[in-house]
Amino acid sequence: STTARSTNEYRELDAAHHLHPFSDMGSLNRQGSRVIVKGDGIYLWDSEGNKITDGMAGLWCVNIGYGRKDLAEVARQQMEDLAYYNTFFKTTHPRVVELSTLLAEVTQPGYQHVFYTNSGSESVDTVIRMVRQYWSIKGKPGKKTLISRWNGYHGSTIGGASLGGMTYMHEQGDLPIPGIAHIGQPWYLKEGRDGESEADFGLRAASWLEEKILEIGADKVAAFVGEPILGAGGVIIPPASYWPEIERICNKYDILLVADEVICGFGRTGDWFGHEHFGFRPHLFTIAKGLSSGYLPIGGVIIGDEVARTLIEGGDFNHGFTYSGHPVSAAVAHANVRALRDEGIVEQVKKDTGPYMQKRWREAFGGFEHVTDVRGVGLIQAFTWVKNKATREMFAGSDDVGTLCRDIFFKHNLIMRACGDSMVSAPPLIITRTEIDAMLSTAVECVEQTEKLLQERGLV
Ligand SMILES: Cc1ncc(COP(=O)(O)O)c(CNc2cccc(C(=O)O)c2)c1O
Repeated sequence: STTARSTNEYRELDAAHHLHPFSDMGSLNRQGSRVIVKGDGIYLWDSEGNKITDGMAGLWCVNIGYGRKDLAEVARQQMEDLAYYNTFFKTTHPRVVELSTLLAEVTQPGYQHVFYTNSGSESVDTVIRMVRQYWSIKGKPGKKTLISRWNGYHGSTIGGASLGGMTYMHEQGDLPIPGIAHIGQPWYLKEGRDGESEADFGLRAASWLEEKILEIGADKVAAFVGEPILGAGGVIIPPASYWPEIERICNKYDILLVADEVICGFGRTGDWFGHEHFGFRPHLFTIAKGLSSGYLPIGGVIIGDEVARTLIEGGDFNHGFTYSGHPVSAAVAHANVRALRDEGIVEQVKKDTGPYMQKRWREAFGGFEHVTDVRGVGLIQAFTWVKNKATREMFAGSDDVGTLCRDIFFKHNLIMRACGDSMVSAPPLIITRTEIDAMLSTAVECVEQTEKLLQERGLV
């Protein structure tokens, strides 16, 4: 490997040559980026030798944890045998066949087919084209519009960013593209009415879909797309009544139900997929992140039998990517998914470490004066900073309390994400009870410091 440079050298060259995603490069270049050099288990090391607890599994993706030499070995071997070949022109290769077969085993019955991409965004774009192709084969080419939620995140391609409900992304690039509509998010803290039960709110939030369908015209609506739990929007967990009602509405108006499982997939909620946790059956769903635990880029769309049959009988589907089903990515994803299953990692999240994390998370943050909506399931959890717990009065966005808190975490070598004023965590699924205890004791210290800072700055 190339000889290591000093941290400052890395920082200078990074500032000179590298534009980071979702970053204000001016300010980043002034403060300098943190150089991450190694990972093992749930830990990262930076170029200064600091050991960091990764409470975010990278970007919600390193489900199996860092440092798996077996995955590296699988990649090396496949690179030597067949570093690349495509699946376009009537060819396939053993790795993509093995992975597709394994995915048919770990998904619920009735999901036998997968289409491959390189990322979650490409999977979402694939869904947009796939559902429109489906309805055109069905003789209803007018069913083109896809509905999703404000504050949902579905990637950063033109399609994914349009389907996502992040208005600050729409403003940059004149989005959304035509044929996309949004409804409110099922977040009780922000949308619930005083005195309204969670169950009633879930049904009311789902009814926004029916209203939107009637406004647009069911004969023009192709699909509804949603994350079982809104991830980058701040870990928004809908009431139990929400998804079954969404499913009922989609079936009533003959609209495809699509789950975006890029974050919730591969054990994050304790079930293999988020739709299993919430008890609904999407017609098709997107995967990425935990599919390979981030070791190599790969994504896909898992297709339910009825949609698959229609597409297969429908002739050419003119869509795909050079690296769709890339042999090395497929080999690593196969080894990763097999390990998640055969090492009982998903099962352990469901039975042991998930319930333990949720119990300890609520104990840790339930008593703070300015922390509310302490929530989570499996190994995805969050809480939200509020000015007043009783009235649910939020801070002004400009107070940027989330960033304040995240920076205190980072100073304590603990990575958690700030999504607005929600602090979110999604550690590798292999985290142990002992590691959960250690992570939470540091986090409590940081939250205490943040509350003190809020007082000192007169924000509370
Ligand atoms: C639900 C969902 N769908 C699609 C994507 C897009 O995947 P790709 O990035 O692989 O194209 C995502 C990705 N989610 C994501 C990506 C980058 C940052 C953050 C964050 O929370 O800061 C979240 C996602 O969370």
